[in-house]
Amino acid sequence: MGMWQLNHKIVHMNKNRYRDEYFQMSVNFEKNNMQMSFNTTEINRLIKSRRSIFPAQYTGEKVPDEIVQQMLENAQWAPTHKLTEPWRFTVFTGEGLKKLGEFQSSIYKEDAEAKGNYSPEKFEALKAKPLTASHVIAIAMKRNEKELVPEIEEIESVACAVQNMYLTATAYGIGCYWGSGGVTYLEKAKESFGLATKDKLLGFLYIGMPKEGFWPEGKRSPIEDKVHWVKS
Ligand SMILES: Cc1cc2nc3c(=O)[nH]c(=O)nc-3n(C[C@H](O)[C@H](O)[C@H](O)COP(=O)(O)O)c2cc1C
Repeated sequence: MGMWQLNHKIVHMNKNRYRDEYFQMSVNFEKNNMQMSFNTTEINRLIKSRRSIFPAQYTGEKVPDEIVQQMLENAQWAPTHKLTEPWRFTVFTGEGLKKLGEFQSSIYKEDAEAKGNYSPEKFEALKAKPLTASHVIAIAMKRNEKELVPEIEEIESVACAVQNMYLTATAYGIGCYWGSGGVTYLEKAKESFGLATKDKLLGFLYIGMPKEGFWPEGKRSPIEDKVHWVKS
């Protein structure tokens, strides 16, 4: 048992005491002349409702570019240590999706043939997959030139940016999911996204209009199993 786990039982006993109160709360205060007004009940519901929605559940309709633009704007407000702003995005839509399919299948082919494990089915799947989405955003981390912060913090920051996009999509009723398969971790894939050796491709955010009424329930084990409060 770690030294911070001593209060475990006490925390468990008190865990539900204030919960209902918090769920009813909304905040409204002024800060630096900004009206800070949030409906916390709605925000809590948004966060819990956020889901990964996969292409099989997309209608094929186009998501308005304005919504994707808002997702990107909101990505910007992720926390970033020393303001390195390491997120880089390439947005594919329309004919661009076809280009992404051709690009990733050819990179895959080159790599798999060199490794001797080429599969024509996988080639075709990679070529076709982007066409199942309205937009696909390639997610990348650009390493700060001065290496102001550890690499992991740049990756963490990009992950926060992706969460902002996920939440924004959810708020607009748009489906998306972060996929890290395919060519994500192939060194050869990086160059086309303007990424150098120390930068990283972190995956692809697939975006699409979900089928009518489709929004799955999420599953999580209790937070209490993953948290220890230390109060004294
Ligand atoms: C970094 C990262 C990479 C992921 N890569 C994949 C992937 O390659 N394929 C996939 O089906 N889901 C992928 N996911 C999505 C997870 O499957 C999904 O978040 C998980 O099933 C929980 O569902 P939820 O997002 O709806 O809560 C990824 C998620 C993260 C954070």
